[in-house]
Amino acid sequence: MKNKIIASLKERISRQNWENWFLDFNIRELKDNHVVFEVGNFFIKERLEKKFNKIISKVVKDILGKDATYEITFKEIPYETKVESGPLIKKRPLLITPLNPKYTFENLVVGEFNKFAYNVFLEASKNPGFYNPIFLYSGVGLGKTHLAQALGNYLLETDPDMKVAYLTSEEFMNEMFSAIKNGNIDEFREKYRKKADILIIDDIQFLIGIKSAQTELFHTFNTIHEAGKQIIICSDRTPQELKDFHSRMISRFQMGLLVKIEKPSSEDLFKIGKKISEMKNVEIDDEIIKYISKIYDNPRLIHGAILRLIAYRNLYGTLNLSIAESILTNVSKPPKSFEEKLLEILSEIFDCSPDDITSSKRTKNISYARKIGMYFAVKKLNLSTRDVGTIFKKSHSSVVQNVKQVEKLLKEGNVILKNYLKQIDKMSKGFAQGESM
Ligand SMILES: Nc1ncnc2c1ncn2[C@@H]1O[C@H](COP(=O)(O)OP(=O)(O)OP(=O)(O)O)[C@@H](O)[C@H]1O
Repeated sequence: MKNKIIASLKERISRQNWENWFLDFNIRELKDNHVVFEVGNFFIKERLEKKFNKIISKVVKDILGKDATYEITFKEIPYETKVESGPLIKKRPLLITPLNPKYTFENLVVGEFNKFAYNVFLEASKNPGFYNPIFLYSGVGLGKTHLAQALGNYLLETDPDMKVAYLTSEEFMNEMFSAIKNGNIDEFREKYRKKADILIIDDIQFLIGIKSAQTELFHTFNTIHEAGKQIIICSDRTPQELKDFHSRMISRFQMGLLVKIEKPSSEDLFKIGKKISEMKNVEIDDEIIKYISKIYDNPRLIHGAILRLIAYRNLYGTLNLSIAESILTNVSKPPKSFEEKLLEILSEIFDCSPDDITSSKRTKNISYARKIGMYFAVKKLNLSTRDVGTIFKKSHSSVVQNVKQVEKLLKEGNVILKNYLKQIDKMSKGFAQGESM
């Protein structure tokens, strides 16, 4: 009977799906008219339940009768709690830590709004693990990533052998899923549980609703915490507001120090605007920065506004307060951001949507649009590869790689590519001469 159920499932599921999801799928128990399937891990169990419930249920009922039911269990992998050090680990490459070198304590404006957070992180930089975990939360764009990476940069500067693991919870999840798919979950676990000296997880709220990644993170958290190593969690809400997280996870977050960044005043925002332009090595008149700090109440928006102004000045060689005003505000129409415009131009030329370009789709025209757009933003608009990564929602290294590829093609004399770049240049000027840029 067991074989019949498996064979019937195999018949109804495409080969590709079978290979992706059903390779270690088997029947652990078949009692009366209830089947207990077993799979390799929690992630696969969740996927099967979501994606294949109808088919599995139908097969079970067809073979065992209409009242038949099923459940899927997974093999629990024993979690190690001992943190090893020693030759085996030393032989492996160090963790890659894609920290933004500009995110330092020196580049952080400190005011009433973030003084407490700043002092806690400064203390953590001298005495990692003293407050553990540190749960840093605030509204969007108020400097959590900057502060958390400043700690990472400081630790690396004082001890270059330090293994700082900084990643967003989304990156953690994606890496975990691909490790599961490629059969190297043990390596993934070793990387984060054993090799990291400090673990910084940004944007934890992304894991809401993703139980399998929460579970993995929970065990990672425990191992690192038990070893007395520093853990930093950044979030756009308090632990209690992380609805749907396992309660055991929420209580782990609460057992450390909760740190909040408040809203900066407009004087703070002015200083932040100055600091951001300093970090980008550009000079922008104080009156323009003052104007920006009046219309935006958040450093992330100030950062975006400065980016737009720099792009404008790089294209047209000029910038003053009235241009800045017309670029950043428009009475009749809400201004489109520079990023939106660039994506719009690309989508028009390459016949796709702006969302396609920032998605992970790899269709030929979309990849081409992305690649050329990145090159244009870096080379023609002089935006940093990190900022371009933000616009295209791609990692810094993927921007660098794409820009290199386009460079190579241009060197080889690719005329089509040259024409596309000309076209983007032309259209972006057209946009800029319109109501806003
Ligand atoms: N106090 C500050 N001093 C200098 N720059 C700041 C400060 N706060 C924020 N910024 C700058 O503002 C931008 C947004 O900050 P950051 O990305 O750290 O915010 P966040 O709170 O992590 O945002 P999110 O909630 O989207 O994750 C960055 O360019 C950062 O350098």
